[in-house]
Amino acid sequence: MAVNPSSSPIYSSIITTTTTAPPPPPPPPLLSENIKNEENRNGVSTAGFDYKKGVKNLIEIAPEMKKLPSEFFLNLPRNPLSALNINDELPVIDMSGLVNGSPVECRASTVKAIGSACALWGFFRIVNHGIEARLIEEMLEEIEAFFSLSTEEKMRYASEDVMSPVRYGTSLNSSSKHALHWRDYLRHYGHPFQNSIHLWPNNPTNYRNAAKKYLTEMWQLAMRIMGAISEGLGLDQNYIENSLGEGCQVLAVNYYPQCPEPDKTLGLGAHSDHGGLTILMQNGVNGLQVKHDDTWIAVPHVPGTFVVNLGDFLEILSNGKYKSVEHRAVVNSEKTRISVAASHGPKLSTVIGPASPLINEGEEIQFRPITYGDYIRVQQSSTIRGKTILQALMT
Ligand SMILES: O=C(O)CCC(=O)C(=O)O
Ligand SMILES: [Fe+2]
Repeated sequence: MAVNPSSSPIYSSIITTTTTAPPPPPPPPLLSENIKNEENRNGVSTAGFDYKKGVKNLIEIAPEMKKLPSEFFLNLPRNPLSALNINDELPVIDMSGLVNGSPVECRASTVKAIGSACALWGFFRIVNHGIEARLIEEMLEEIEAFFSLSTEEKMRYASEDVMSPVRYGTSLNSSSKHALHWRDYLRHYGHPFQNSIHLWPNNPTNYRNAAKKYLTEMWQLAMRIMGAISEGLGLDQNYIENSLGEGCQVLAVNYYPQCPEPDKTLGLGAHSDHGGLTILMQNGVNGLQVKHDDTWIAVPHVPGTFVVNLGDFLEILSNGKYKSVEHRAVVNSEKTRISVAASHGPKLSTVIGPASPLINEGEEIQFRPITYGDYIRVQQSSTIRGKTILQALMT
């Protein structure tokens, strides 16, 4: 990588931590500030209600709720449900072209298709990915069982520390003041498993086993795609994988219950992901939207496929040749939606920057160096959405 860690600046007011500094003390709990001692728009008393316990908890406590509490109102630039349907245009990549033993021309055309999807879209759908349907079902069953646990049990995993190896929470990944989002989540690290698996939920009892199998497959799939992206960029096939060191996989399980007024809020606001590649699985309920040519586009779920999107690490590594893609999740009033996002990036202590072989003579390096861990910490602590954090790194 074309970076010099010793010159890594503490840049802009956004970046407030360094690798050597201890993580900042956890900010005071915030969502509990929303405890209201009054009736909300539903005429339902929210006295003593703690939004921090999650949206699922809210609808269990107030099943008669017909209106969205105003804490969840988001000032949306446009109606999230007005987005176009893109199914016919979104690139579909047949992953069988990347398996060992696949004919050379087949691999070459897959590499080309992935390169063009990365350059034009920043996201694509994958088919023939080799992940068994039963494993996906098992993962979803364990996730449903986890979110069906009592609030007290789930709150055992609550943490204000955005770098906590395991975290149950709600809304955005932040304890700063912000309008609430209609989402509960479970986040934890994956590969390399020995660092965190002992901390993952052990209730339901099969969760760790299912999540480990699932995340192992996701890591291998991500490395296969990264190999093709490396090649497409003119790098050695193993270039990106090698740059990850032991790597860092982060699992974000998003749980979006039915929402009384889905047009007034979002499950997850517009953002780009911090890692290189995110592989997204869903429970068959639509909700993902992606920003393409400045337009929000609905990306419906197609059974048996995953959606893959580029994250900030790959935008940085490619020196801006590929862009991480902004996306968000809308909610609905009919069904609970679950999405399972596995992101794949380098070891937290890795200083990230553009790949040196990609910098031609005289070409400007577009991003300042930062460790991946610091990048995640800043990004996850922020309630500023979109690509603001990546933009703050631009030279
Ligand atoms: O729920 C979705 O479709 C998107 C989830 C997502 O973007 C994330 O977890 O980073
Ligand atoms: Fe995301």
